[in-house]
Amino acid sequence: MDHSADAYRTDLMTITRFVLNEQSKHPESRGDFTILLSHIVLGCKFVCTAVNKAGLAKLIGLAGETNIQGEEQKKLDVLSNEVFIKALVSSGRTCILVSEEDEDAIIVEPSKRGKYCVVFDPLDGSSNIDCGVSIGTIFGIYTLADVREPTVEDVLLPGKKMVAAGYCMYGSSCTLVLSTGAGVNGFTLDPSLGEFILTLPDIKIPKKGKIYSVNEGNAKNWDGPTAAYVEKCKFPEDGSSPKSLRYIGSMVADVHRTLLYGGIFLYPGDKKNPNGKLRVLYEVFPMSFLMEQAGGQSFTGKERALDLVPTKLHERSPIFLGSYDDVEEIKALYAAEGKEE
Ligand SMILES: O=P(O)(O)OC[C@H]1O[C@](O)(COP(=O)(O)O)[C@@H](O)[C@@H]1O
Ligand SMILES: [Mg+2]
Ligand SMILES: [Mg+2]
Repeated sequence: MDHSADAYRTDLMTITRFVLNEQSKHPESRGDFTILLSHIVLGCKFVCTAVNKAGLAKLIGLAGETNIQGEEQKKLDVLSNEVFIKALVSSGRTCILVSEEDEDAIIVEPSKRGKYCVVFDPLDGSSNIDCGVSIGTIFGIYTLADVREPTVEDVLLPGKKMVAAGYCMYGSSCTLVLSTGAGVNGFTLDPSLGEFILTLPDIKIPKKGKIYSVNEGNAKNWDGPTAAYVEKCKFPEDGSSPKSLRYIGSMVADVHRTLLYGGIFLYPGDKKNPNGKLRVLYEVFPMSFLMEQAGGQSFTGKERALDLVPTKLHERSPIFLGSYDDVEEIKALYAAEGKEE
């Protein structure tokens, strides 16, 4: 048995200590962000416990309703949404919330209002719940300091304006990955302490990877550049080894693997769904923010994903994100197609 200090992680850098350290670098800060984050962390712990108990506590299956996007809501979707809304409102630091599960933005009542806008996907990868595969929560945070009466229009901001983004993956362990705009750090929940401990400091995505991740079942509807890229992954023209295919179908899990091992995650637009599937505000932007902060790239097929300005709350966009060099390749294919037209 390993009794070294490292094995016991005696440094015990909890996520709270970590964010307090960051806060101390900004003497003008009043700790609002730290408080907001502690409420998000609480929400993640709560959902993690619910996910772990899902089969036992009859939390799997459908809740009997469909959300605004016509998708059947799972019981855990509904529960997670309630948990995060309560956690965020009770922090007293939010003014407006956008959830995948709610058609309209939630405007926080004035007495509980703060300056942050939080956009979130309370439970990502819901189709994987019933078979116990990794799922997660995704969130992004904007500051709306000068907005007195927030409206939906105030949230339609490009991803590059986010001040923080992250996700929590409910997998074989519970891992929270966070960026406040100064790199990316990962924290693992120690269930015996009930604390997220820094286990993945300063994550940097490999410059090039050996894995591509896409739902190939949609291939018959792909456009030229996506089809050409995936063909190159399988049959490289330069004699290098083909890439491996990994696809879980939970964005959080597929992006987490991409961040740690390198490679590319694609959810392209296609003939059936020209804007793809993934939602700009609470899926595409937070993951793109993290990718860029880790040294990777994120591209919509037309532009840098974080430059996109959404025109509605639940807008979708094609997305290609991951290792810098891999995304560079797909950007070149789309640029070449643009010149041909
Ligand atoms: O089943 P598909 O079409 O490959 O889509 C998978 C994608 O859909 C999602 O499950 C959508 O997220 P939700 O479960 O939050 O709706 C992503 O997590 C994942 O990347
Ligand atoms: Mg999702
Ligand atoms: Mg979801």
